Amino acid sequence: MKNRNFKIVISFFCIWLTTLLSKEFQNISAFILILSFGILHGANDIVLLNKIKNVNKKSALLKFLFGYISVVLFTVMLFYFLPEIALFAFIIISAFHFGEQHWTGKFLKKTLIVKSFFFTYGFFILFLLFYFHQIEVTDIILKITNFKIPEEFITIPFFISLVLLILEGIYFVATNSNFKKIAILEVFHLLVFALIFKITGLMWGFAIYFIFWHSIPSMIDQVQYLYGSWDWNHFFKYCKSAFWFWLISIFGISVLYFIFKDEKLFDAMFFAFLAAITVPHVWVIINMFGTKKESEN
Ligand SMILES: CC1=C(/C=C/C(C)=C/C=C/C(C)=C/C=O)C(C)(C)CCC1
Repeated sequence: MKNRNFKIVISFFCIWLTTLLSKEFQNISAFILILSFGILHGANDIVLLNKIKNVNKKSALLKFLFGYISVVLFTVMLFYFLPEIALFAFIIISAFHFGEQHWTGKFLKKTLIVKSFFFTYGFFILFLLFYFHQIEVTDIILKITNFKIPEEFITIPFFISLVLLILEGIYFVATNSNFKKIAILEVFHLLVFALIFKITGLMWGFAIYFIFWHSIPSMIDQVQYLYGSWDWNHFFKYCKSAFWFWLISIFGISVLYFIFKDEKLFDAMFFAFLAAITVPHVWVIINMFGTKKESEN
């Protein structure tokens, strides 16, 4: 089955599942998916970095590792000391990352307008989710930043990104024949996301998008980049090399859970943790896409 069909079939399966699952069960399923595939898709960053920079020396690898850990620690400190700025930066970086993953391979060249489209698309997806779960999102943001954002902080960016997305979409339909061919399908995807986000709980909706539309396609790209092609053997190799990093992340999250579970702060801490491991990951993936030859796109 083609990757694209898989994503649509699994999305409708999840929509059907949502009608059967209680909110608690949705949350548990979301955490299981995020902790397995979600974390796994970012757990091979060092291996990717090694291939991107094409170094085999241990000292160079240690240098990368040091840089990587510094970025993680910097993000943690930023969340601790300046949480508003950290969260704002996390949303901006994530928006670009989601958009880049979704659209890469569908554009020949990454011009400025294409990059701004990646950003608008990812931003719109995030705010579509937030729009349907304003109370919960506001609550988590309050726990992270100690600041209660007014409703407009969600609705205004949502509508602005919607308008920008439509304008940029019209521009590409008019100027890019490849884009024109897939435009209707992409609008259909957006309607599927809107349906998912509307009927699911916040975490479950986020997990469906994050896992099936982002993490799994990203892992397929990474396996192809690392081993030349996608097959199950290559995928097992990928899982094997990601294992230790994945385990350390799970250990970190478990520690957070035991510290914060009684204070109802866990959701907030969970996203701060996700941010800490996401920031270097986004940088690695931008580099990975950057070193892929244009003909591969
Ligand atoms: C869903 C959600 C949030 C944002 C999460 C983001 C932006 C996640 C990005 C993850 C990435 C990019 C992972 C790596 O690939 C907030 C604002 C914390 C509020 C509560 C709900």
